[in-house]
Amino acid sequence: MQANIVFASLTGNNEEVAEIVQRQLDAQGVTTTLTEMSQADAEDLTDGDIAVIVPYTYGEGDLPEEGLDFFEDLLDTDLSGVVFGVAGSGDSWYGDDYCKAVTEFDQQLAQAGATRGAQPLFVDLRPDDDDEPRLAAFTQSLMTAIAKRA
Ligand SMILES: Cc1cc2nc3c(=O)[nH]c(=O)nc-3n(C[C@H](O)[C@H](O)[C@H](O)COP(=O)(O)O)c2cc1C
Repeated sequence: MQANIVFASLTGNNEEVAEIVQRQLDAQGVTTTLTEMSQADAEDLTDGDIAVIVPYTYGEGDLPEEGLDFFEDLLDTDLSGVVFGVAGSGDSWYGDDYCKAVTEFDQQLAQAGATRGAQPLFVDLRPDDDDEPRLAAFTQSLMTAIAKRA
């Protein structure tokens, strides 16, 4: 079982979220690859069973700028064999724009034909002790979806 985790992070919060998910998947015996979004290639996701995207939200509900190419390329990639989940940190102060990049990546991956294995998960700023079990449930949901697919 192989998982690609792609994150975008300016101040470290989403990198932490990505590392928590990586730890949790590793503990389930999944082989994981962690890639910063500006270095990621949408096509690489087709090599794995699971894709986890961890974006920050900027501006007013904007996607990470360094991830725009990656985001657009997803639609040109056949992700029909891939189970995905999107989790990310934003700031709830932004109201309707809270973690909008998470919602947008979730919709983009579904449109690219990937299978949603977990509901999009929002983390408010730096992940804390309460977020660990929420992320564990997210990871577990991905594992359940993979088991169903097999
Ligand atoms: C200029 C600016 C704009 C932001 N806009 C949003 C936003 O629209 N929605 C949101 O949820 N968070 C917004 N944030 C908050 C960041 O997404 C949040 O701090 C996040 O944890 C940063 O992740 P990082 O540490 O991985 O870079 C904004 C932050 C800054 C500095």
